[in-house]
Parts: sequence; C-alpha cells; structure tokens
Amino acid sequence: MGRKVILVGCGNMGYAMLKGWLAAGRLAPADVTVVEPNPELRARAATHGVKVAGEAGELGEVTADLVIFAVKPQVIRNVVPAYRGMAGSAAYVSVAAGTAVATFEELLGADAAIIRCMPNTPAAIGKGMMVLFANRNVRGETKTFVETLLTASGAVTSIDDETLMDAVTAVSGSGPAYVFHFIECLTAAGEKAGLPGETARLLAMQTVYGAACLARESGEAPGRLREQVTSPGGTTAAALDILMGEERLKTLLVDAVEAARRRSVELGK
Ligand SMILES: NC(=O)C1=CN([C@@H]2O[C@H](COP(=O)(O)OP(=O)(O)OC[C@H]3O[C@@H](n4cnc5c(N)ncnc54)[C@H](O)[C@@H]3O)[C@@H](O)[C@H]2O)C=CC1
Ligand SMILES: O=C(O)[C@@H]1CCC=N1
Repeated sequence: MGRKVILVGCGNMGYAMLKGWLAAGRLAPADVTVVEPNPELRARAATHGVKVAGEAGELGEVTADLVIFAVKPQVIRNVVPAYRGMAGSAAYVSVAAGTAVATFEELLGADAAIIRCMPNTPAAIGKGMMVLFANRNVRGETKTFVETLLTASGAVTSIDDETLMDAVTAVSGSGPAYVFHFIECLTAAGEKAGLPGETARLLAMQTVYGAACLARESGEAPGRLREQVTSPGGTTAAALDILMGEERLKTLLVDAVEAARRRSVELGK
C-alpha cells in the first residue's frame, strides 16, 4: 500500500503538482485525497480518480502520511489548524509564499514535521523547480519521500537558510510569469514587425523553448551562448544594444525580483 497524501487546495499550484505526480505514477489516485471548497475545481481533481472533499470536516477517519497545503498565504491561519490532529503520524508540506515554518509550528505544534516548498507551475508537465526547507522535526526518511515525490514535478533542491525562501520565490516561484510575459512581448514585437499573429507566437515560443533547452543542456555559460548568436555588426548586436545598453533589461529584472521578494516578506507578516 502506498503512502497516503492529502492535498489541501487544488487551484493553480495544487493542481499543477497533482497532475505531475499522477502522470509520473509517483502516487496512485486511490492514495490521494484532495480538499477543495470550489466545486468546479473539486470536480476537476476528481476526474483523475482521487478522493475529494469540500472541507476538512468531511475527511472522517482518513489518515495521511503527508498533508500538503496549497492554499493562499492569507488563509493559512484559518485552514491549517483543522489538520493539527494528524501531526502524530503525518508530515506537512506548505507551498504558501512567504509563510514561515514558525507559523506552521505555532498552528500545528512545536513537534510537527514541516517542509516549506517553493514550486512553480511547470511542475504540471514535470519541468518545475522545487526548493525545500525542512524543520528539525523532519526525519531523513520523510525528506527522501517528499524529494522523490517532487522529482516527478521537476528539479528539486534544498536550502538550509529559510530567509532565502523570499528570494527563491521571487526568482523561480514567480519566474514562469516573467518568461510568459517575455513570450507575449516577443510575439507583439514580431507582429509589429509585420508577422501574422500565429506565426509570431510560434516563433517566440519555440525560440524561448529552444534557447532554454540549449542553455540547460549544452553546459555552456548563457553569456557564451549569447555571443555565439551575435555576429559583429549584425542583427543581434543591433537588438542587444537596446536590451543591454545601460543594463536596461537587467535593471528591470533586478527591480522586478526585488519587488517580488519584498512582497514575499510582507505576505509572511
Ligand atoms: N500559482 C503559482 O505559480 C504558485 C503558487 N504558490 C503558492 O501556492 C499557493 C496557492 O496558490 P494558487 O494555486 O496560485 O492559488 P489558487 O487560488 O489558484 O488556489 C488556492 C486554492 O485553495 C482553495 N482553498 C481555499 N480555502 C480552502 C480550504 N479551507 N481548504 C482547502 N482549499 C481551500 C481555493 O478554493 C483555491 O482553489 C499560494 O500560497 C501561493 O503562494 C507557490 C508557487 C507558485
Ligand atoms: O504570486 C504569488 O504570490 C505566487 C507565489 C509564487 C508564484 N505565485
């Protein structure tokens, strides 16, 4: 019999992770219970064969090895206490931005085993980035189980300084949105340059996909790969003069990441 998992909240992030785990066969649907108050989202989860409930009170005698919180940081204090009774047998994972392990220890008990995780939505297709921070109560075996589960969603790494989670959130948690916006902008720029919309979108998407794969798989530094595209006096140099002149794009990204990091700190208060 596999380990039992309760997923609390099956919105954008919870559903992305659920799909990744089930698609990879890391969890059997019969071992998963989803708690989700929104009927449409509950029905969406149920199509995968998992058990569903609208609230913790409906769970009855369900036991769990792992309870995963994928609800908004703003509702954590209301939602989490209902699962305190499981602390003897279960470990807890939270993906809530900003919310410190200390908050969960306050709500679940000082002895509760808690892993804070910052995932991102490419987890839905096994290409996510998951960063973990575990409290002192998490046993090695539990950490291994969680890491193995999460590798179905993509790359997994751990940090041992929890304060870095805000920066992690700003880079990889929110990061897919920056890249999606880059695709939107490159598509719009292609259209402005005369390409039909569909063609511009295909070119923008495949270029981001191919460049990301090349950066990851070639082992070359991104700067070196950039130079390989850039012929002296050519087209790329003309474009990079705009993007890199006065460090325009870098400055924008530094400001954007800092705004996200600060917001993550605020969400934790
Ligand atoms: N969306 C993303 O890309 C990422 C989100 N996160 C974190 O994931 C968490 C969820 O974010 P999203 O999925 O984007 O939000 P969402 O709003 O799509 O999902 C949250 C879900 O929780 C449900 N919910 C509310 N009260 C509940 C309760 N008492 N019991 C069970 N479920 C309840 C809501 O109905 C909703 O479906 C947040 O804490 C966020 O910081 C972390 C990394 C990336
Ligand atoms: O926007 C947010 O607050 C969440 C956390 C990281 C990505 N989405």
